[in-house]
Parts: sequence; structure tokens; C-alpha cells
Amino acid sequence: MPGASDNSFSFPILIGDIGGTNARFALLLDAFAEPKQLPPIKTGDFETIEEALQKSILDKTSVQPRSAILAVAGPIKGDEIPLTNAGWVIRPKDMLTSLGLEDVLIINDFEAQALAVAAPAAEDLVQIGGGSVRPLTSRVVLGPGTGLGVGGLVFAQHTWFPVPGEGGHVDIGPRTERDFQIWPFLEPIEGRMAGEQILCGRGIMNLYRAVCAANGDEPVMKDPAEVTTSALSGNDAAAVETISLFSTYLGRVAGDMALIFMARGGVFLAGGISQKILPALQKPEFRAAFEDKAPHSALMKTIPTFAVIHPMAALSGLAAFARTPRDFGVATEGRRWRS
Ligand SMILES: Nc1ncnc2c1ncn2[C@@H]1O[C@H](COP(=O)(O)OP(=O)(O)OP(=O)(O)O)[C@@H](O)[C@H]1O
Repeated sequence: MPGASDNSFSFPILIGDIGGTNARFALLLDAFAEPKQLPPIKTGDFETIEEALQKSILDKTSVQPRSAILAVAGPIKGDEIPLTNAGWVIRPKDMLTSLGLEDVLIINDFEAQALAVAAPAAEDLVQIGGGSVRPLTSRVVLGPGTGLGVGGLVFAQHTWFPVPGEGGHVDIGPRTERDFQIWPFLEPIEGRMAGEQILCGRGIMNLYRAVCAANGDEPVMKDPAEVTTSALSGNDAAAVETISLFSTYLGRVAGDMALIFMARGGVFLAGGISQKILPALQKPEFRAAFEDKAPHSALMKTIPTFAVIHPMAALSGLAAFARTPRDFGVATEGRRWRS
């Protein structure tokens, strides 16, 4: 391909983070310029990604990108990539021709979130509880949004390796007496409770309805924003309990992920919901559940947990990678298409 060696990309580079609900894009003109952020769009407003990119970006700028690096919610296999939780199917070969690109790389959205926490700016984080970052050690990102994304970041050979996975689908079980009252009313997926049945937008509703059912009440709230707003203002007991339990369960799963990766570099909460319920996550439940990992509670107290408050964290991770791909061990096999 003209102008690009195997592990670099020709500028201008279009970077994009395509979630189940929202898609965010930016243009990188060169390795030194700040990314030029474009207004976020709703995936549901466009039939295809080509239409979204053409109408919302390319028609509004004179810059013609030569490369695209996109992070998508879902596994990347083959030349057709259906987006988990959204209606689009990404066909990189079609993107090369219809958008006039030379190079397209597709990675997992939580790989991009992981890239963003290799060197996060202090002002983009809020620490929850104690512990401190041990430099150049593994990190984990968890993001409750449309689904529950999980990504690891491992440091070896002077390189940060993002580790994509489907960690949001681990089993989650009841522990306390109250959990055992609520659990029978939670809607399972094919007979089991996966983390993503609770720790995401629709999971908030699942949990809220189960709390109401356990209390013998009719649920009155219609969407996750209503539940979190009522919980934060403290004016509805079921909503308050829902978000308190949500914080506990998120702490449990975050602690499990920290143990798996030995994440002495920290656990980072990304995703739209973490920012929206930050005051609830700063209450004792999240951190207490995170540390409650006998026989490793002493270890857990040393591991810091953060909410990522950068509004476009995945894009900042993609920008860091696009500028200096050699610092990151991002696998491109089977995920890069060139004209
Ligand atoms: N105030 C709120 N409180 C809780 N949940 C909310 C709130 N507002 C929106 N949501 C839920 O957050 C989810 C969208 O999360 P996010 O903004 O992270 O989107 P996304 O990037 O498309 O998600 P993902 O990357 O997980 O696919 C939706 O399920 C939505 O119902």
C-alpha cells in the first residue's frame, strides 16, 4: 500500500468508536495534531455505516481520510462484521471502495478502551476508594453501556497489549440474603445469569423490576435514565436499592476481573453508565464489593479503581494507537483490509 509500512497508517486517519447506541468519530490529520472530533451520532439513525460516515462526516469536511481505524462492539470475524446490540453490518471491503479508503482496521471497542488507559490523563479519571497505580502493570477496563464490555491491558516487552474478550458474559450469582430474595425475579439468558443481564442499561431495568417484584410492587419506571435519576435524587426506594445493588454487583465483577489479570495498574470503569451514576459508585458499596475477595482482600485494597470521565475515551485510545502503533501490540491479523 502506498505510503504505509505494515504497522503504520497513512494520514488523514478516521477513527471511530461504534457502540450499540452511539457512534463517535474523529479525524487525525497527522501524528501531532489533536484529533478533530465530530458530533456523536446515534447508530439507529442510519441504515448503514457507509451512509452514517458519508452524511455525518465526509459530506461536512473537505478532508478525505486515507485510513480508518474503527472500534466496534462485537467479535471481529471474516469480511462481514455484525454489530452486537445494533443493526449495522460492517463490510470493510465495501468501505474501501465506497468511501475511497486505502486501509481499514477494525478492533473491539473494549480493546480501544484498554488502549486509552495505558497513559490516561489525571483529569480524565476519578478515583473510587484507595490503592495506587503500579506503573507498567496490567490494567482492566469494564464498561456498562448498551452491553457490558470488558478489556484487559497487559504490559510486556516494552509494549502494551490490549486483550479483547467477552468478559461481560461471565456468570454472576447471589451471595447475600437480599440477593437470594431478588434473584428469582431476574430475567436470565438461556437459563443463566450473565453479568450483562444486570450490568448495562437494560440490566438496570431487569434489576429494578426484580427489586419491585421481590417487594410485591408494580414497577413504574420505564427506562434506565429514570431509575438512575430517581436513585441519585433519593426519591424512590426501589430505584435507590437498584443502583445500590448495581454498584455492588459491578464491584464484584470488577474485582473478579482484577484478580484474573492481576491488575495492579488499576481497574477503570468506562461506558456511558459509569459516568452517569458516579455519585452512587462513590458510596461504599462498589469499593467494598471490589475488595471483598477473600483470601485476597489485602491485595485488592492495593488495587486502585477509577471512573473514566473522558467523554470519548475509546477515541483517545485509538488516537494514541494511530499515532504510535509500535507502542501497542494490537493484533491486525484478519482485521485489516487494504485497497
Ligand atoms: N442516565 C442514564 N442512566 C443509566 N443508563 C442510561 C442513562 N442514559 C442512558 N442509559 C443507557 O445507557 C446505554 C447506552 O450506553 P452508552 O452511552 O455507553 O452507549 P454505547 O457506547 O452505545 O454502549 P456500548 O458501547 O456498550 O454498546 C443504553 O442502554 C441506555 O439506555
